[in-house]
Amino acid sequence: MQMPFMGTHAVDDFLVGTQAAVAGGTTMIIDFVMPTKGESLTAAYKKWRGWADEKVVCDYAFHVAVTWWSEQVANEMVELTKVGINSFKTFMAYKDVFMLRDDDMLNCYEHIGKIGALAQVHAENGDVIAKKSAEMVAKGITGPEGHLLCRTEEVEAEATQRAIMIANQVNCPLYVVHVMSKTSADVISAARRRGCVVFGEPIAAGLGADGNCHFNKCWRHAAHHVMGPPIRPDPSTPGYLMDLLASGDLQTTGTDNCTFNTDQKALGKDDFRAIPNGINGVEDRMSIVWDRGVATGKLSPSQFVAVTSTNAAKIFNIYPRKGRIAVGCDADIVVWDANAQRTISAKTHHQAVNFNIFEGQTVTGLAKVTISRGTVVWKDNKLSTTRGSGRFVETPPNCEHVYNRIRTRDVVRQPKKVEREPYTGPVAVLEK
Ligand SMILES: NC(=O)NCCC(=O)O
Ligand SMILES: [Zn+2]
Repeated sequence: MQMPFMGTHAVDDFLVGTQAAVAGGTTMIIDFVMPTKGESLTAAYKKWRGWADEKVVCDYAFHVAVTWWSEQVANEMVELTKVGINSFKTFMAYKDVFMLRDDDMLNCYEHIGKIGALAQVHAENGDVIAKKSAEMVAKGITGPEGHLLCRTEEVEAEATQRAIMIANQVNCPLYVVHVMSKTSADVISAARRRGCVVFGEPIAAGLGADGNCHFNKCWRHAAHHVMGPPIRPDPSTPGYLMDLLASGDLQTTGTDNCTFNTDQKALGKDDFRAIPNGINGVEDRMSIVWDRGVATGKLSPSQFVAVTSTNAAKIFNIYPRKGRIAVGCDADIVVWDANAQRTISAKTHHQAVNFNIFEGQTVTGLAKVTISRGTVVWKDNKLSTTRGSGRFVETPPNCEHVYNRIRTRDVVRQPKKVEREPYTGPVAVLEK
């Protein structure tokens, strides 16, 4: 929320963004801090805390992005784990801006494994995107369809596979954010079957929106669907991702909520590369997951709770304080009306953005009451929030749920030297 990005700022700030979240039945958000290359991670974290603390109307936590690599960054990551950051997002795209190269990712993930945190990855091949998007523009394809056309599924899947390989090489747990394609989801499933400690998070956009909108004749409509990795045009994608949530191959549902108004999207009116990437989702995620998951018979209501709440609480090490209703846990509770319907529209949503990627969809399942730490913040279609009432929730490192297999592997997977007699025969002389 509020994130400075691609020369502008996301329009949902921490007040409006968290109000929209609770209106949709979300009781806690995890947003990410985005330092620029060369910027102190700690300074960025403090800046984001300053923006969030005075505005949030529900509890929140942060991931911090690692957009450059140095000893200073490594030291700051250690400091950040002490103030409640246990997840660090890395980018394989946004070449020259946020992207890390493989050697930096390797060092970063090795460090993350040592400090007991969780690596997150935005998985797209940034070199391919840079080349292909330039080619696209040279061919005269300057509209939003170019954004999709230079990011085929394999561009996402290759990066997903590479990130998993890099994390596995240094025994670091990995969380793939915004899994948008069937191909990428398959890569994650296959890796989990091989024993890799990897988690996958599809988002509301990938579960409920249509990537064919990139080809819409209306530039505004198309541009408002631009995000990375792109919403896929294959109509079987949403159902497939939902099936993998049901089977446990994918674990959580997020939003990557990062919204820009039309005038901001229009920064790229003549060149899709300048369209700020990002879509809505924070208000509609719960209804989209219920509508596409439970109402279709793909998910049970208990699985809905798991993929929208409990699994994330476990992975980010805040369970059972969050993600569970029991004595001693925070009273973050949603009373869910399984049969109620609503038609999603930018005209009625609580977000600041002037477009909604789910516009016109009538979804089944919505929050009747949302309770944030014991206080009713949403009831019968009315907000009753207090600015700044949300608290920062520390996410501690060394999460048992994530690290139990990792720590055993640290010990049992140490390579062993073969003891043998030295070779005493002739040795060829190197040619000059
Ligand atoms: N996903 C997206 O398009 N915008 C938010 C920033 C990012 O994660 O790329
Ligand atoms: Zn991302």
